[in-house]
Amino acid sequence: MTTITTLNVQDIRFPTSRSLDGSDAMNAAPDYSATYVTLATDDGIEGHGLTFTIGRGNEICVAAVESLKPLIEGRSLASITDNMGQFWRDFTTSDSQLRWLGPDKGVIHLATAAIVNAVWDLWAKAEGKPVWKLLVDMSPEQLVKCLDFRFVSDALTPQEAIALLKRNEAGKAAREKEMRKHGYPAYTTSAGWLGYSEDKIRRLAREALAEGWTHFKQKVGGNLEEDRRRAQILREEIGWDNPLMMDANQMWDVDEAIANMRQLAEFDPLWIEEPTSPDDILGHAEIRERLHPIGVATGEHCHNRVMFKQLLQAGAIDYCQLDSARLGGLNEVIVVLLLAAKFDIPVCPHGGGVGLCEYTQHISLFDYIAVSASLDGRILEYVDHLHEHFLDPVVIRQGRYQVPEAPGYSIAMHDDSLADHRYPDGKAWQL
Ligand SMILES: C[C@H](O)[C@@H](O)[C@@H](O)[C@H](O)C(=O)O
Ligand SMILES: [Mg+2]
Repeated sequence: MTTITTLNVQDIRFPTSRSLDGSDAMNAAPDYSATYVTLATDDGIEGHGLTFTIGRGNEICVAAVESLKPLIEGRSLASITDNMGQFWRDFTTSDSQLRWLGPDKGVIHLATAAIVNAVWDLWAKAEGKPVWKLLVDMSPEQLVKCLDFRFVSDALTPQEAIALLKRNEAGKAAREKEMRKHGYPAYTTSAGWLGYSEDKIRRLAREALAEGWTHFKQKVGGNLEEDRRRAQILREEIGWDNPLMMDANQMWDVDEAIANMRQLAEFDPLWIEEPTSPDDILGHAEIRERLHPIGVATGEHCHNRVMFKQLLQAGAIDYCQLDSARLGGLNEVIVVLLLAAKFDIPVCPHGGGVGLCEYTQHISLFDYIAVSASLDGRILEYVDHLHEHFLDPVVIRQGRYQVPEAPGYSIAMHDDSLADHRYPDGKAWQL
């Protein structure tokens, strides 16, 4: 019987601000960072998980993980996996003093994600399967037992969730085969970071097009004239048949978002992402109504299933961009996938960070094979940074994610990468 003996957590930071990779109007100079968790067990398998931050403050996430340690050390894997839903409920509620720091949001929830995802990685490795396949092979009843429906049962009951999963059970094997053959469709954000020069944007867009990318995202929300110029450059390079998405990273008030997007509408954006505060559900609904047919996308800062429930109930979004490490780990991610399926809203997970693409490929594969059974409006984000640090990095061919086959959640990093980027003593930080 596998028992989790110790949890180790490391502060890992990559100096991406030096080249402005990942920059946007709100986050001018991010250092892509990970609060990186390793669960050691008595039989030698390790579980890995991370949560994503953008630099300073990663030490606060590390401290939160340290505080949560007693909830996981000494637990047998079987005691967790026998009832994953109960485990998640206990993990997020049994220490009410720590829960007070959230609840289900902020640093304590980010820390929860790192640990919970490490448990899933461990479970999948113990079963010898990639996480997506572990999920796909579960019966609807087994899957639903992994979930906590507290606070969302007015919108989705466990019985409804089982019915949703049963609806598409018959085609699972065929869709799994299709994914192995063709991969999952993706878009690239890598040409569009706000801190890049116009020449660099043009060159990267041209290169990405040649590599087979068909969907592109640009950052907006700085100077409107510059946004327009960059959109013009991108349209010149990618043409008008390839979709272009825009991401304002929360820069605008509601009316401002509408006014600015009317100015950018001539570039035919598929969606405007995070047009305003991520907490403003009714604001998103208003923007969506007034900007139609431009879609509204959000979710990378949506902190829990309750917020997603309300975004869906309020008809506030066209695209659900859940974040694999901001929600409290895979259990909560699956609840949101099911809610989105019920409201018939496509899920396009957020990938702009370190390790997020490695995670989200599992989520979207599971979504397609077992939950939504649809690729309509679904497109998975890809950013071209830092994959070389992972043991099983994502593989992209012709703008599509190839199916990961290695056991686990694809999130383990090389020892050298960890040593070099540990903050503040790693080589990357010795200037
Ligand atoms: C600071 C980050 O790179 C963000 O700009 C990024 O996550 C972005 O919002 C995205 O959608 O990928
Ligand atoms: Mg974004």
